[in-house]
Amino acid sequence: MNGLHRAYLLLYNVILAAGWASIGWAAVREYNQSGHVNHLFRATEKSLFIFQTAAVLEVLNAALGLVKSSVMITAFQVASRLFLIWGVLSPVPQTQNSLGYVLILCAWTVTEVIRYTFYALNQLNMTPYLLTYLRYTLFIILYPMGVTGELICIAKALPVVLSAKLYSWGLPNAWNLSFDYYYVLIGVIPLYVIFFPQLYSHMFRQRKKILSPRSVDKEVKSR
Ligand SMILES: CCCCCCCCCCCCC[C@@H](O)CC(=O)SCCNC(=O)CCNC(=O)[C@H](O)C(C)(C)COP(=O)(O)OP(=O)(O)OC[C@H]1O[C@@H](n2cnc3c(N)ncnc32)[C@H](O)[C@@H]1OP(=O)(O)O
Repeated sequence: MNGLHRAYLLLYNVILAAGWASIGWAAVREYNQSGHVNHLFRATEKSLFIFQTAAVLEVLNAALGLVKSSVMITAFQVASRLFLIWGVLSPVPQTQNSLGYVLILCAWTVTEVIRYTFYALNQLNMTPYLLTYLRYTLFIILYPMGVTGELICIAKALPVVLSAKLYSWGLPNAWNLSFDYYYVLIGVIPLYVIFFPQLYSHMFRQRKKILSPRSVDKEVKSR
């Protein structure tokens, strides 16, 4: 890894870690002030949309070989989140104050603050064991929590999309083509059933690899 490459990744990780921390901070502050979760979306939407959208770079980083992450796994992870924010939360206000959003906000924010801080400190060879442990342990709860939140938001959006015919057009029209966004949303649900177990088991394999006593020994000896 050359200097420029290292500096770019460090900057990317520091900005993303700070961005996600600011989302978490805005959520906690809003909850402390109002005592309920009804305005969490309003308090966090701008930064959430900016920093989650910036994760497109993650797919590019993997595709260009700047990081060793799997392109496929990263692409599914990022695509599902982008679809959620731009295709569900943004156009369907009824999803924004749902339990689904609270679950998403908690799961994504905790995961990303830890993950980007881990990457940044790892580049500086300064990762405390506790951070590595959290990165490869919290996902056990946070992943199902995030997926549940995402599916709740999609389920909440379905009747609204159907009745408002959101992003949908029927025949007759000049192109002789019909499109129903409702069925796109329905079609995404089985994708979760197919891909989530693969992403989840990937993280368990990573956990075994990184937290196994042999890897920890090697890490300690290399210092
Ligand atoms: C219309 C389209 C709809 C599509 C719908 C499809 C549905 C599919 C279902 C998907 C469900 C996903 C739901 C999800 O959104 C819910 C949640 O996320 S909830 C929150 C909990 N989530 C998590 O905990 C998972 C987070 N993901 C990860 O942690 C993974 O890292 C992942 C991003 C998936 C990539 O994993 P991978 O194992 O491939 O990579 P590593 O992170 O281990 O990294 C490999 C090596 O590269 C180095 N690296 C990576 N990135 C960086 C970086 N930014 N800076 C520096 N270095 C980096 C990393 O250190 C590793 O290096 P080494 O091997 O040397 O240790």
